[in-house]
Amino acid sequence: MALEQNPVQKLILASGSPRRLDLLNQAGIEPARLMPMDIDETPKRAEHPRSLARRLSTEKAEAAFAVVRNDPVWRHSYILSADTVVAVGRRILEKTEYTEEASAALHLLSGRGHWVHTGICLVTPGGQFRQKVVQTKVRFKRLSAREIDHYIESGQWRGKAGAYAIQGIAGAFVQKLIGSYTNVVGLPLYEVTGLLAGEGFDVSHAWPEG
Ligand SMILES: Cc1cn([C@H]2C[C@H](O)[C@@H](COP(=O)(O)OP(=O)(O)OP(=O)(O)O)O2)c(=O)[nH]c1=O
Repeated sequence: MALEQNPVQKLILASGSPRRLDLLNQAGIEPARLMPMDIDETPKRAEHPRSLARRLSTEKAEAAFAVVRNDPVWRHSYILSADTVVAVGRRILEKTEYTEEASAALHLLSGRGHWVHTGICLVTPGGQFRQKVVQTKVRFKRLSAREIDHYIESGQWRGKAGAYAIQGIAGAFVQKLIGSYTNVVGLPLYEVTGLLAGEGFDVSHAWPEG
């Protein structure tokens, strides 16, 4: 078994998201290596948001696995990846760098519920892929045009699915949340630690003090 050949468990986080690293650290897990994977994140025609989150998280893990699979130091590592998709019904609100798109997304989210789907993919030391999609329902209060303008000025929406970050100012927009909060930020910790533990990764020693 891979773990017997390589008793030191190593986790590769196949992500460039500082939020995902923070969340893992919050659970006491230090990845041994960060591998941001640059994949095409364009949704397919009529692709369901949940399917998109599953597909993209898997593609990120596959891309990282392809890099390390023949590397004697890293080939038996665990690899974790994730992808967060925000959707109103079937309409996907993609990450944007443009203020007009961000403003349109916030107008759409205002006063209604939406879903946040985060796909997580874990590659085991034996090269098996384990996947899960976690869904959280979030409802925003009605946002005034002024609130949206202020939020756009803050820049906190840049590079975030749905054009908002719940861990910042937008936390105050949330009237109701059903499900996992960390899932919205980008990595559902209950499910991630459960998946890791289920595949033999020792998370028991990981809990930080405080
Ligand atoms: C909804 C929401 C998303 N986000 C972030 C999490 C993700 O970083 C980002 C969604 O984009 P992703 O494509 O899931 O991730 P990424 O490109 O930032 O990072 P990587 O693919 O390298 O792992 O939006 C928040 O930080 N807060 C939120 O409230």
